[in-house]
Amino acid sequence: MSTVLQLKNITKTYGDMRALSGIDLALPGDAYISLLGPSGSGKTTLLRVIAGFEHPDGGAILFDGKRIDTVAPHQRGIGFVFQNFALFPHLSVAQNIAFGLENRDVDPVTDRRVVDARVRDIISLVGLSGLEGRAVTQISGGQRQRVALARTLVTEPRMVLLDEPLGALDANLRARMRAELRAIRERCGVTFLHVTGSEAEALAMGDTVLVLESGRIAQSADSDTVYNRPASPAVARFLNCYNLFQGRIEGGAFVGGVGRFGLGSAAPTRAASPAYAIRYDRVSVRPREAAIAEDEIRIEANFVASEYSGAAVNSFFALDDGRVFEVESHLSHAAPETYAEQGRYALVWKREDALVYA
Ligand SMILES: Nc1ncnc2c1ncn2[C@@H]1O[C@H](COP(=O)(O)OP(=O)(O)OP(=O)(O)O)[C@@H](O)[C@H]1O
Repeated sequence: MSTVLQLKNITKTYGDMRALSGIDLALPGDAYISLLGPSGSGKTTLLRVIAGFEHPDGGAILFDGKRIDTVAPHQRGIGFVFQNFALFPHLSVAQNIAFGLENRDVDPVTDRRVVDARVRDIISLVGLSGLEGRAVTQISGGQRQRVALARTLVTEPRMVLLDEPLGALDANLRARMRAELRAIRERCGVTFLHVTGSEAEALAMGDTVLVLESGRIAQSADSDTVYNRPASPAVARFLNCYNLFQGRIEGGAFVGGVGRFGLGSAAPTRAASPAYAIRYDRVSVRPREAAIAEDEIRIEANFVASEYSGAAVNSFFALDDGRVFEVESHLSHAAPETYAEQGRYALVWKREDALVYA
């Protein structure tokens, strides 16, 4: 797949705050890319640097192989969809979409028939047919999101940047719009770079997921790899589905505050400091006296509470050092277990299922 956008060693500081630290990236054409990171990790700054609203302190940005660092934002061929949609409230759906085409700096379209035809095509592409004449104040949040996207797509960008595009929508609509955005992107074949703070959204949407951490790319991989093999303890923590322990490697085992865990056959992943991660759904809860197999690890903890979330139940246990350990049981496997309040249980996982960083 050809590279549409390349960043080389991009750095951006605000005063003494380093928002971006030597970002190297190559984004493919015709792909959905999620950009995930905790609050303050630099996601919006990275998007604004690519769009040209901010100037990097150092590094190079190439679009279709050409340097665009000094090219004005509206001449970059890159569309931007804002979180709050930024629509004109006094204009209709069709007028909002036509605006970008009629008023763009490069090659504005003035022929009414051409504008109408393009607007009609794009309205059909984003699924807004029938609402052309409606005021944008009289349509739903999801429909406003589509108008914002259509207004960008009508200008035929080679790439679209979306800053938390689903953030203003309620949870139900957000889930439906995920599939919708992916389908629209596939129909138009343009690369989307979608910023989100939600790990579920990033994993569900991206062909590639970029994880940003303190202004650096901590991981760039497909969803499956990010979820199953987070590149660092920080990425694992941010995914919100791993129990993490700090400790040290000693004599073929990981030694942490709550025990000594024998290591599996895989070599540890390189990291700044040793850590041990076990995914919530890789752990089983057993009676305290139950035996374990030779390839299993076991710790004891007291049950605190369970939380039902539809397809799964998440149970919380207090470890002896006071920290919380989480277990996720998928209900497709079995009926939900009930545990005795403050009861002591064995939490068991396979040695091979743990991720070790050292
Ligand atoms: N205009 C600015 N002036 C000074 N500092 C800024 C400015 N914009 C961003 N920052 C700082 O740069 C860092 C990265 O900010 P950025 O908005 O890119 O993060 P983010 O990942 O998009 O966060 P969020 O998810 O909360 O929107 C933060 O520490 C932020 O406080």
